[in-house]
Amino acid sequence: MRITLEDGYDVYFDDDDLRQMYEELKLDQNKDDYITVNEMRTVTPAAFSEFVDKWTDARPHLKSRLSEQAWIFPDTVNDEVVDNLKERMLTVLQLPRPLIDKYDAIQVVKYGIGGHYNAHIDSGVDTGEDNSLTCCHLKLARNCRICRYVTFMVYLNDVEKGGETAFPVANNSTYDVEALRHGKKLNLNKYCNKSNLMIKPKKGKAVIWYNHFINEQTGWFGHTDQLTWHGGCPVVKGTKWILNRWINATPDRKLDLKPEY
Ligand SMILES: O=C(O)CCC(=O)C(=O)O
Ligand SMILES: [Fe+2]
Repeated sequence: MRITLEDGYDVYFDDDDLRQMYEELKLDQNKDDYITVNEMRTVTPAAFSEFVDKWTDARPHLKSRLSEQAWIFPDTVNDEVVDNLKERMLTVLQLPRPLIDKYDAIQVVKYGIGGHYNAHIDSGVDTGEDNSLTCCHLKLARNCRICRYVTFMVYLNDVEKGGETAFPVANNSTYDVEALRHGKKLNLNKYCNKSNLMIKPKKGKAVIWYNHFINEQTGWFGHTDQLTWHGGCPVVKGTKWILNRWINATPDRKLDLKPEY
C-alpha cells in the first residue's frame, strides 16, 4: 500500500506494517483484520495523522526515497569536469546544443546503507489523454509539468553491495498502471529483485534513457514512455553516489531551440 503524506512524500506499508499500526492504535478491537467505521471513530483524524507521521519517521526505510541530494548549477561554476560531462552528453545523445545547454543543473545524490529510491517516472505523470498537463522547462506556470526528455545518470563510486538501478517493467509488452500501482514491483526497497532490468553501479558508468517517445507526426517530443519506471535498490554495504543530469523538452521544437526560452 502506498500513501502520500501531507508534506509530500510517499510511504509504502505492507500488511505487517498495517497490522502493527492497528495494534498500537488499538483499532482492530475484534482482530478480524478489518477496521470498521466505528473502530475508526475511536481515533481522531489529527491523532491518526500524528501517529502515522511519527511511525514513519521512526522507520525511514518505508519512505519512497531515502537519500541526500545537492545541486550544482554550472552557470555559477567554472569546472573542467562539468564542461567535459556536457560535451560527452552532446556526443552520445546527438541532440541540439541549445536543448542541452538550456537547463544544466546537476543533481548529486548520496545513499547510505538502506538508502533507496522506489520506482518513479522522472518526467512526471502523463496520462496520454488530451487533458494531461502540458510540458514545460521550468515550473513557472502552475498548470504544467517539467518534462525530462532524457535522463543521464552517472555512478560516482563503486558500491560494495546493492544499490543497483532497477527498471521493474522495462521491455514489458503491456502496461497496466493500476496493476502496477497495486502490485509490489514499485516498492524497490523490498522487491528490487522482481525487476525486469537491474544495473550494477560502477564508478564512471553512465546509464542513459529516454523518458519520452518521439511524436511521429511532428518528429519532435511526444508522450512519456510509461515503461521507464525505475529507481535505486537499497544499498546493502558501502555508500552510493550518483549524479543526474536531465534534458528537458516540450512539444514545441521552435521554443525548445530558443536559448532564452
Ligand atoms: O539511484 C538510482 O540508481 C536511481 C536514481 C533515480 O532514479 C533518480 O535520482 O531519479
Ligand atoms: Fe529517477
